[in-house]
Formats: sequence, C-alpha cells, structure tokens
Amino acid sequence: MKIFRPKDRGYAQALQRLNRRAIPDPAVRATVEEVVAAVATEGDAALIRYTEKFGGPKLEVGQLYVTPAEIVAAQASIDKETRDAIKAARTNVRTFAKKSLRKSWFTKNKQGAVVGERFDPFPRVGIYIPGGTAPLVSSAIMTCALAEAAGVPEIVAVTPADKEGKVHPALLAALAACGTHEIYRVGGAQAVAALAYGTKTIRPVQKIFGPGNSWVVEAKRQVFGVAAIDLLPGPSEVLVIADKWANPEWIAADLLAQSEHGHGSIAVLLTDDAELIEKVGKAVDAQVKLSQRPKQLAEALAHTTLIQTKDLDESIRLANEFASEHVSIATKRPGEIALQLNSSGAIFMGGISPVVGGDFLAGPSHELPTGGAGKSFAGLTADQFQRRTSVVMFDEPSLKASVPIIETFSKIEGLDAHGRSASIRVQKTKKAAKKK
Ligand SMILES: NC(=O)c1ccc[n+]([C@@H]2O[C@H](COP(=O)([O-])OP(=O)(O)OC[C@H]3O[C@@H](n4cnc5c(N)ncnc54)[C@H](O)[C@@H]3O)[C@@H](O)[C@H]2O)c1
Ligand SMILES: [Zn+2]
Repeated sequence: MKIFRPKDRGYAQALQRLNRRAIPDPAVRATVEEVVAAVATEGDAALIRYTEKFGGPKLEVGQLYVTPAEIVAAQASIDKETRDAIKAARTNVRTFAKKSLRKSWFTKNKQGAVVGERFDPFPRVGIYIPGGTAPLVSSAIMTCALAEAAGVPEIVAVTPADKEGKVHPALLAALAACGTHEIYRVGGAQAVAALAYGTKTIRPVQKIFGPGNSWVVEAKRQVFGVAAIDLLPGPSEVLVIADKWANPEWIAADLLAQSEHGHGSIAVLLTDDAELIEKVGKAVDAQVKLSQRPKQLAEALAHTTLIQTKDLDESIRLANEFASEHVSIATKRPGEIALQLNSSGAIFMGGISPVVGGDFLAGPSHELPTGGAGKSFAGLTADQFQRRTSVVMFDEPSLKASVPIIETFSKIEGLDAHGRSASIRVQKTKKAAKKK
C-alpha cells in the first residue's frame, strides 16, 4: 500500500500515473500472439498444449466438451442456498437486461422511403467465464443471463478447469440456469482464440464476451475483427472518492474486496481529508488479517494507493483520468459528484452502497471495462448481444422524389453509375406506364 500526500516526494508523479490508457503489457502481448497463432493453425492440439503449459489440467480432446450428464450431476450436487442465490441474481440481471434490449423500428424519411433498424440476436456467441483463481459463478450470470434475455440461440461458454479437470459444480449450475447451450472446459487466451477461429471441437462464434485476466483480455483485443468483441474487461479495480464524513472501515473493506482478485487488480482512494487516509490505512492493515486469500491480496495491495487531494474537484478530475471499473462515492452528496464522472464502469452512490452489491446481485452486468478502457468503452449490456441491420425500402413516388438529390451526389463525387442506378428505375417505370 502506498500513501501520497501533497508534501510527499513523488506526489506529482503519483497523480500523473493515474492518467491511464488501455495499453497492453508487451510480454502479455507477445505470449498471446503466439497462443492465438497456434490455435488458429493447429486447433484442438494447441488448446490442449497451452492449457497444460499455463498450469491447467492435462486433457484429452474428447474431454473439452462438458457433457449434459456432468451438468445434471452438478445441478444435483449444489445445495438449496446456492440454487436460491443463483436464482435471485439471475432474476435481477435478467430484469435489468430486458430494459437494455433494443427494439426494431421503422419510419418514413422526408422523401417517403421506409427506413428502419432491425435488431436480432447474434446466432452464436462465445462467453468467457473466468476460473483461474476463483470459480466466478457470478460472472456466468452477469454475462449468460444477458445473452439469454436477448434470445441468442447458441450460447457457448468456455471456462478453465482445475488441475483435476473439474469445473466447479455451482458454475456449471449457474451456466445451465442462464440457458447456456454448450460448455467447454478450457480457459486463457487459447480459449478465446478457439472461439474466434474455431477448432474441430469448438465451432467459431460471431462475437466474444466475458471478463478475464490480462491474457484473456489481450486475446480478445487481438482477435477483434475475426470476431466481434464486447469490451476489455480485465483485472478488477476500485476507486473510492471520499470526504471527511466517510466510514474508513467500509472504504477499507471495498478496497480489499476488489484486491483479493489478485494479479493486476488495483484499488485507489482519493480524499481531501488527511485523517481519513490514516484511518483507512489502519483499517486495511487490520482487515487484511481476516483474509483467506493472503497471496492474492498481497499482489494487489502492492498497487493500492491512498491519495490526499486538494479538494473534491481534484478527486473528480483524477477519477476521470484513472477511469476505474468501479467507483464508490463515499461523500455527503454523491449525486453531485456522480454527474461529473465520465469514464467510470459502474458508480456506487453513497458509502452505504457496497461494490460487491453490484458484483453479485443488483442488476447491471458486473462485466466492466478496466485498465483505463473505461474512457472508450462502457460495461456489458444486453443489446450488445443484438446485431443491428439497417433496412431501406423505396416505392415509386419516394424514389422519384429522391432521384434529383441522388444525381446531385453522383455528380459531385464523379460516380455517374451511382446516379444512373437510381434514375434507370424511374425511367423504366415511366416507359412501362406508357406501354400500358
Ligand atoms: N472487469 C470485469 O468485468 C471482471 C469481472 C469479473 C472478473 N474479472 C477479473 O477476471 C480475472 C480472472 O482471472 P483468473 O486468473 O482468476 O482467471 P481467468 O480464467 O481469467 O484466467 C485463467 C487462465 O489464464 C491463463 N494463464 C494464467 N497464467 C498465465 C500465464 N503466465 N501466461 C499465459 N496464460 C496464463 C491460463 O490459461 C488460465 O486458465 C480477475 O483478474 C478478475 O479481477 C473482471
Ligand atoms: Zn470483484
């Protein structure tokens, strides 16, 4: 944990470092390039090889697909509490998702042609569910329930298995509850490459969704174009904006909650109150002792930064530069601050709103942009599972009214065949009318 106060050495640099862009790490980039190229050319063999190389199980090709029998067994093995929690989260996420969906619409333009937009679910999507250091059951719901709400007919999930080749039963049950059609036990960059290029076992998808660690996110970035991708949702992070009224114990708890994801996670506190920084620092030290993931916490805590700002305005400016996945506003009047934030993935209003409420249950997808990507991307919404098509339909009167303007454009652009392709239709219909 690092603390920076205005008088400290390196204070200006610490503030500057907050101004991030989503630029991939060169080492991660190189590894992923190798993995993606291998999967694209060798298919399943590369999937198996890299899964083992990066600490996963030694699998046979035939084991990649999770069979219906395994899913049924998983569903039977989870307790009622787990089942109810999955159901409660799915209900909220699905209800929220339905509101984000776009509806097809049609209208007439000035010349009378019918124009509109049609929204259909992508026929086949791939969803990455992280599982390297924790089985992210909630991520299954926060992605697949949206695909289900959008009516995607083929929802394909990939998720890494443990050393024994097992996927956590609650994760399988959650995927099944959210209408997933195919599940493959493979993770990392290799799984993303398989979804994009396809292998003998995994047919390619049109669009790839889902959060993951740095390698997973970089793979999504690299396969962009082969498939569509949703956003760049990497290692979790939180930024807290607080004033002197905030509760230091609650802030410390929020910082540690996202930090326990481990490698790559970052937590930041911005406050204009010097005393609060002291108290939060102490509370973090005390709460770390309660953790069951000391290794992951230690990795992330090295990047945890508590910064004393001049005033709330400076906190807001820095928060916008940092573009955090989660922003918690623990101040007396959170509404005023929220309105000035323009790069946050999700905003949690008031100290009483824990970030984990959004992680597990509230309704919006917890799949959110990280690493500074929030400046350009928003979090996952159900309409990202819809593919948009524009539709145009002329009739004779609307085409006649349009031809002069079309001909003007074809003259300006020097593309005479363009103009003729419209006027020929009106002339032809004139001749046809004369014949009658
Ligand atoms: N931004 C969001 O919306 C969001 C939501 C949920 C989770 N997350 C993040 O997802 C991440 C999940 O990470 P995870 O690691 O637990 O699981 P993961 O499933 O994303 O990654 C595990 C895989 O990474 C690969 N890998 C591991 N070490 C590697 C190496 N050295 N080189 C190449 N590949 C390697 C392996 O193939 C492994 O199967 C966390 O960072 C968490 O914060 C983000
Ligand atoms: Zn989290």
